[in-house]
Amino acid sequence: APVSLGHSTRPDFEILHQKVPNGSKLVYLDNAATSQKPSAVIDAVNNYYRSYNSNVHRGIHFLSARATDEYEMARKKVAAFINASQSSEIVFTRNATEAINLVAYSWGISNLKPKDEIVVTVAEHHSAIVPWQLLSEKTGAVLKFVSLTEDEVPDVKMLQETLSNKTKLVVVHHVSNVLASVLPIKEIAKWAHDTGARILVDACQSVPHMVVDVQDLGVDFLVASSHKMCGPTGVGFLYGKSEILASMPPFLGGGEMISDVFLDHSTYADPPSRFEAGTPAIGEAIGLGAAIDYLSEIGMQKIHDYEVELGNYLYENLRKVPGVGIYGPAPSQTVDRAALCSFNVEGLHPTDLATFLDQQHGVAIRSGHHCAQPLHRYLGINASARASLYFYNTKEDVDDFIRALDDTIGFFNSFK
Ligand SMILES: Cc1ncc(COP(=O)(O)O)c(CNc2co[nH]c2=O)c1O
Repeated sequence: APVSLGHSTRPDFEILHQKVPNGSKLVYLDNAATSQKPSAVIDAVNNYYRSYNSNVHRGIHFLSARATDEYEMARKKVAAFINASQSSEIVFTRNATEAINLVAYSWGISNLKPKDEIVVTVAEHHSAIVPWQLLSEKTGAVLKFVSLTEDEVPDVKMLQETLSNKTKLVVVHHVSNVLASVLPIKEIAKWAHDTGARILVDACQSVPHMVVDVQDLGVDFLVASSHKMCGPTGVGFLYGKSEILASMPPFLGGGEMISDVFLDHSTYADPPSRFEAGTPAIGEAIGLGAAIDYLSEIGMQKIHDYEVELGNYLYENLRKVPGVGIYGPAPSQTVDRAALCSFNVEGLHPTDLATFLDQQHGVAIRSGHHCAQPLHRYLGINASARASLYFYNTKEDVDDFIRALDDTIGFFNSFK
């Protein structure tokens, strides 16, 4: 049988080959929270600190020139990875959350006025809701929420009907970190533009898992995080159309983002520097560049195809476990369901479930609200368990998870 992508890539992830305290082998199924890092990424970060660590952009010596070249090369790699038209459309941030806040506090404050509408879905991550609540308090703009359909996916028809000449911004996820649903971004972007609105896409759960082409999608802003795509924590990025970024005032003030500083005013650098105040996460950005090299070597279409198949294998096996209810659309109800399942087991709290899976079986899943409390309330639940896969997972991982889940349910039922 052909070697699966999961098996062929696992040797690159030393962390996956360990046993947990009770002696079980680790089964890592929490990739929607953060991915693991291949040796090539770890080596790239180590090599930076070991061989050419230096501050970037204004140093006039060999190390600084090398560090600057590698940092800017990382930016070019991100731009090419999402098919941005130029690397200056990529702003490095700490993470996706900061990238969304950058748009809120720069574009938002200078473009939104009372009664303007920001259209958001109930399924958004807190980082795509709270910044706009804070901005609403400052500008008087109002949030309009789009509900789910009976298939537990965002109601795209309702979204289209919610748009009006009062809509100034649409903020939506590409892939839900809870429902595993995939939104038709290209269509939504066209509808937004037809009403004169801008669109920001939270691509945290899509950029690591599929081909994302910002020019084809037609988005104005798109955000993602390095740590979900085999890169280090501490760095993420905002993509913004160059003409929009050029119109935006700075987000944070300090070094790097200026052109000239006087006592009574300053002039600012062009994007992306305008939005990168202070010393950036140089080593981490270089690590993100190495992650993009690694993912590109495998191929995002190959990763996506493998994950759709493995995700459906997870869904179909999990669905058969007595008492399990999975949230979001079934594979038959959606195109390319993401490789994650949020679920609950009747009579069992997800945290008890996740704790037993971890301590008895070495299976790492997540439990809680996954930074989507409005979505959980909408679904009528406080919390859920979530198993989320990446390309280095295998069918054996899924089989181990299902066996452990059966045992866990049996254990708790024995007390009833
Ligand atoms: C859809 C989505 N948007 C935004 C974020 C925020 O990313 P950050 O700025 O890098 O933190 C996450 C992280 N999601 C999760 C983090 O932990 N469990 C999760 O599901 C996410 O899944």
